[in-house]
Order: sequence, then structure tokens, then C-alpha cells
Amino acid sequence: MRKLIVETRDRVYPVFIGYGLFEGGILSELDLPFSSGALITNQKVGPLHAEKVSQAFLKRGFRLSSLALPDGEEFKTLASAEVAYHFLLQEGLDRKGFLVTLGGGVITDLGGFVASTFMRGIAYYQVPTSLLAQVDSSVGGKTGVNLEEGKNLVGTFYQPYGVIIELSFLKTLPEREYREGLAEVAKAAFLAGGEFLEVLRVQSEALLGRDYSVLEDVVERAVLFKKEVVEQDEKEKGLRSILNYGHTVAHGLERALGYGTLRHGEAVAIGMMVEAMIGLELGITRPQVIEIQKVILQELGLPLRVEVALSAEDFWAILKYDKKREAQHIKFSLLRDFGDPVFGVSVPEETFKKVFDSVRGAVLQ
Ligand SMILES: NC(=O)c1ccc[n+]([C@@H]2O[C@H](COP(=O)([O-])OP(=O)(O)OC[C@H]3O[C@@H](n4cnc5c(N)ncnc54)[C@H](O)[C@@H]3O)[C@@H](O)[C@H]2O)c1
Ligand SMILES: O=C(O)C(=O)C[C@@H](O)[C@H](O)[C@H](O)COP(=O)(O)O
Ligand SMILES: [Zn+2]
Repeated sequence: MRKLIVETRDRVYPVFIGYGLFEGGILSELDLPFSSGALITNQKVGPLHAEKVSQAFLKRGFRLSSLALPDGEEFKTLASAEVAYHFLLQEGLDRKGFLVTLGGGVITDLGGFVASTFMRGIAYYQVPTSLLAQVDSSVGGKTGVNLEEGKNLVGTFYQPYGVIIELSFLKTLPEREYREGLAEVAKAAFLAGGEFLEVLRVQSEALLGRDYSVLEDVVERAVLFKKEVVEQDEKEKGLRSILNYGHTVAHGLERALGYGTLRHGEAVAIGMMVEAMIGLELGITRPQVIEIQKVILQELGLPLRVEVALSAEDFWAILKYDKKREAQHIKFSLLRDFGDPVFGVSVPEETFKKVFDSVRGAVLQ
């Protein structure tokens, strides 16, 4: 079992990574000074893994009442949050109560948002079950829901009280969802560069084959990288926006195609390719980044093409909802090189449109 401590101004909390954590009594490592607890999951993950988690909490004296929301990105909404609030009230949760989120990134984002707003904030623990949620969304305290206009447009920064990354939960994760998680792993490795990137290059086959000893190491590296960024800039005043590499385009694609059509990780993989080309066009990104990035993402089994019926102009209009926008400037997080990210790059509309049109037939269909 590996343990990292995330130290932010708002909260200091542990992240446990390993196998058999719940059977091994991981909860004895946590202080649980609460009145009662509830679990938020979805209708797919709940039947697979909720029992194990609930049993472990029961041993610590908490019978968790459980809410299983419908599965899917299209349910990461204020309406789902409202369902959760009513459920918590009905179950008698008070301000001393706590939440456990059990699921992929949709549930960790939504559950975190509910925890941060219910009675103005209650404690919560993240139990991520998708690779993407284990390496990214469960750590760092970004919570939120989507609006029709764009991804994560309503949300909070609200750190969990602890994160329990049980790697054996990945055994039931379908292949497509596993691979999309590798996109966020790749993003972290591209941003970190150095040894992390080298490990990813050497181990891409093992990772794709879910070699669990390699996975443990890689999940720890990704979480460690994220922790170091979040600790320096919890509320994204600047540096943290490097974690948004590929995301300006990715979020635009998710919104344009309809939530859930393209998985978030798939959109990030395509987004990183397009944004690397924008960086090249601006003279920021070294040409070798594009080729190496492409090879790695392909080796990880990620799709690098998508059909988008929108014109560059219509897509640009969607990007205006990106949260990194400042007045009329849409700000991108790019790479100069691996391990050398840059943020706050204002990309002119003409440059974006030129690149968008130039990747037609290649990245965008
Ligand atoms: N807050 C952050 O820092 C952050 C970071 C990255 C992504 N995100 C958000 O995360 C979301 C994407 O997360 P995701 O890719 O995990 O999507 P998801 O939550 O929809 O999970 C993917 C699919 O896998 C299923 N699943 C999850 N774990 C499973 C398991 N162990 N066995 C079987 N099925 C399982 C889910 O039910 C779902 O069908 C997006 O909304 C994205 O915006 C947030
Ligand atoms: O933790 C962060 O910071 C990130 O940006 C991680 C991203 O992978 C993640 O998709 C996040 O939800 C994006 O946040 P947003 O602020 O662009 O909505
Ligand atoms: Zn992401």
C-alpha cells in the first residue's frame, strides 16, 4: 500500500493506493468523528463494488445509506445534485455527517459538489473506481457539474477528507473506459516530463495490458504530480491551469458532440494533439512534441480522430465558454516541450481557425 499526503491550505488529507485496502482495514487509518454517513454511486458501479465499501464502514460503526444515480456524463447535472440533496435530507444527514463517493469521474465530481454545498459543506471521502478518477478527478478538490453551455461550469474547490484508490476495482472497468484513463496519465507524464514520461514510454504495452504492478507505480506517479501542482495553486490562480492541457479543445468537443458521446479522456487525447499544433503554429511548441505525443497516445490505444460537423467559427463560439477565458481572450495551457508547460497563452481567433481547418481530414473529420 502506498500513501501520499496532500497538503493544501484548506485541508491536509491522505491518498491511499493499493490492493485489498478495504479488506485490509484501511478505514482504521482514518479519523471518523461523524454522526452518520451516506454513499453516492451510480447504477453501474454500485452493484459491483458498493457492498465491499459499505461493509468496511459498517465495521467502523457506520451503516451507510446509499444513492445510486443513473450512469453517464449526461447525468453530471444540477438536477442530479438536487436528487442527492433530497436523498441526504430524507436519510437524516446533518452537518456532522459525511459522504462517500464511489464511481468514476462523474460521481467524484458530482459527489464532491454535493458534499461542498449540502448544508454549506460536509466531509467527504473519494473512492474512485475508474482509472481516470484514480489518477486525476478524485484528487485536488475540483468538483462540479456541467451546463448545456459547457463542461464543469458550476462547481467548487473543495478538498476531500481522504482518497482511497482500490486498484482491484479496475478489474471490472470496460476497455474503452480504461483506455480513456490512460489519456490523463499521458497528460500528466507530458507535463511532468523526465522519469515519468520515460516510464510511460517504456511501459505503454504493460499499461495497456493492465499489468497491475506497473499500474500501481504509474497511478502513484500521476497522483504525486497532481498533488505537487495542487499544493502550489489549489484554486487555479495560475500554475494549476497546466492540468488543463488539451482541455480547452476537449471540453469544446464534449459539448459539441453531446455529453457522453466522446469519453472525457478520448477528448483530452484529441485535444492535446490539436493544442500541440496550435502551440507549433504560435512558435511555442517544439515540433518533436507532436510526433512523440502521437506515438505514445496511439500506443495507449487512444483514438486520435473524431467526426465534428462544426465549422471552425462555430467551434470557436463554443470555446468562449471555457473557464480560462479572460474578457475576449481564450487562454490555453500548452507545452513548450515535455516537462515544460506554459499557461495563460492567449490564442488569436485566426490562429485557432487556421489550425482547426488544417487538421480537418487528419485529427478532425
Ligand atoms: N475534478 C477533476 O479534477 C477531474 C479530472 C478529470 C476528469 N474529470 C471529470 O471526470 C469525468 C470523467 O470520468 P470517467 O472517465 O471516470 O467517467 P465516468 O464516471 O462516466 O466513468 C466511466 C464509465 O465507467 C463506469 N465505471 C467506473 N468505474 C467502474 C468499474 N470499476 N467497473 C465498471 N464500470 C466502471 C462508469 O459507470 C461509467 O460508465 C468527466 O466528467 C470529467 O470532466 C474531473
Ligand atoms: O485538476 C485540475 O485542475 C484539472 O484541470 C484536471 C482536469 O483533468 C479535469 O478534467 C478538470 O475537471 C478540468 O477542470 P476545469 O476547471 O477545466 O473544468
Ligand atoms: Zn481532464
